[in-house]
Amino acid sequence: MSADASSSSAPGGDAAPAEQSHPYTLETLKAHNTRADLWMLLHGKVYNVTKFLDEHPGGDEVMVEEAGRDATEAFEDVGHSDEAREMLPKMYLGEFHGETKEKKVKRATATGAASSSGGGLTYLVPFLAIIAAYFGWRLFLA
Ligand code: HEM
Repeated sequence: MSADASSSSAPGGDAAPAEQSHPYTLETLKAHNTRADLWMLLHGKVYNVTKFLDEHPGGDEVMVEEAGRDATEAFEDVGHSDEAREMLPKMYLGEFHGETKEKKVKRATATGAASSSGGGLTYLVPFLAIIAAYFGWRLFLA
């Protein structure tokens, strides 16, 4: 451990304030995609995971693979624990400026909801089918 008088003693925090002045875009994300310097995009937020790579129980390989793109899906597919999520704020750099998978999904869901606004029919059709079947059956018995 070398003494670094100039650095603030934020735990594990090397979120350089100077970097906050420019937005975190896909380009900046892609510029930090190596083991030596790795940023990760999760839920629309950018994290500097470089120092965490060696500690990651899932290994560094999987994390490097997610570099330069939205890692949210991979992260959620694993079903990370609350402990894992609590580690994130320490590595937080800033909000991502650009299209994330989540935004796309939200938009798709919104469109889906709008197009099914005549959704009453979805329930009406099987309901009518059951009634028709019932009367058909009554006629059959008569
Ligand atoms: C900064 C982001 C991440 C953090 C803080 C993190 C943290 C952790 C932690 C604490 C565990 C232990 C189990 C748990 O508590 O859930 C874990 C396991 C795991 N992680 Fe991550 N993880 C991150 C990103 C990722 C990504 C992007 C992947 C990509 C697929 C990944 C894949 C895995 C896998 C496969 C395991 C299971 C390891 C095992 O049980 O053998 N992680 N992670």
